[in-house]
Amino acid sequence: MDFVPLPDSVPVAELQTVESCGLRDGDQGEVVKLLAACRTDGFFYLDIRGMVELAPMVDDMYRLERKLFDLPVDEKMKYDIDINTNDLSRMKLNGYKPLGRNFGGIQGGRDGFETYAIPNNGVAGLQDVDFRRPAVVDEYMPTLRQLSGAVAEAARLIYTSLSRTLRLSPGRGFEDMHRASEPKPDLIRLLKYHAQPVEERGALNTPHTDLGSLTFLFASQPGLQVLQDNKNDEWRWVQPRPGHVVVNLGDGMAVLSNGYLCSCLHRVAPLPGRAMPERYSFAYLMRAEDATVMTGLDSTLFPPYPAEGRELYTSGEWIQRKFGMLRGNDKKPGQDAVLTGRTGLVV
Ligand SMILES: O=C(O)CCC(=O)C(=O)O
Ligand SMILES: [Fe+2]
Repeated sequence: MDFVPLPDSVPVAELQTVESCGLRDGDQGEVVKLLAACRTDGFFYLDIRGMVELAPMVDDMYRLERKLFDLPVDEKMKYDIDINTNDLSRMKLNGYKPLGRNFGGIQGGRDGFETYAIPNNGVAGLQDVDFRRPAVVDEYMPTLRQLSGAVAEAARLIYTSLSRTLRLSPGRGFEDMHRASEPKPDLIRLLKYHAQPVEERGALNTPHTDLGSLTFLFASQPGLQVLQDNKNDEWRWVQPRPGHVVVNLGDGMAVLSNGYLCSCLHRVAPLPGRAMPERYSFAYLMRAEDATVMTGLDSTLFPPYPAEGRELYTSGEWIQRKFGMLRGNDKKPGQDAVLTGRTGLVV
């Protein structure tokens, strides 16, 4: 898919660009930029040219998305993600979510996108998971494995660089709870946003922070906006850039650093004065291994853990909690904080 640039008239998010080859080579400039981006913006571009040839893989992923979302709804509903929602212990994290099932900013307070989430444990053969899927997914398995491998490599560079700069204890760094060889609840999320007429202006993907550790987002079309706490509370647009992946920190990284690193609110919305076109994107959501206790790691730079009134969760429990709230039909007090990582923000 061709890259569609933002129009000149919209406010653009000024995000740092971190070079993956620089991180690999221990280039101090890149190491410092990465830490700054993770402390202030929670979003950055990762330039991965020189590590992987992105374009053919990305094009294949878009082909998979089109073929999958073009299937009849009845066929897609066979993989319904919410089949077991009434039983938390059996709740599925992967599968198909039809249009309008989540909270969102369009009519009736619903979302404007379909998703199909693929478990990386199934793709990478790490764990025997319930991974029933339409045949088209198998056709693209080599591409999915390539994506999984490229993201694992890029993530390792980010985690080890941060662990070293933050002087985390050996064996207790971010990379030690996100091992590529171990099962973890990572997802490859395919997204299709539906077109909206120009009169309908709502956010198709509601403001949220991601629940995991790192998200690697691939989108050639505009639509993504970020709300950076340090930049005047204004929604700014993220410019799609070839050869670059948009990486954002989820609440997991904020929790594992007692708030030293930050996640950032984002959403997907139509450009000012324009109709929302059909939009495809995909994301690799990386999460901590299930047994990880979600509290700050050992660094003298991190603020102390604010223990009062807080329960300790493992990564597995915490993911189910946030996911369950996104799905609920009745918003309950305190829920916004779980969705957005912020208190007092009404979405
Ligand atoms: O489609 C996008 O650009 C954003 C998707 C997103 O925020 C998510 O999947 O968590
Ligand atoms: Fe997100």
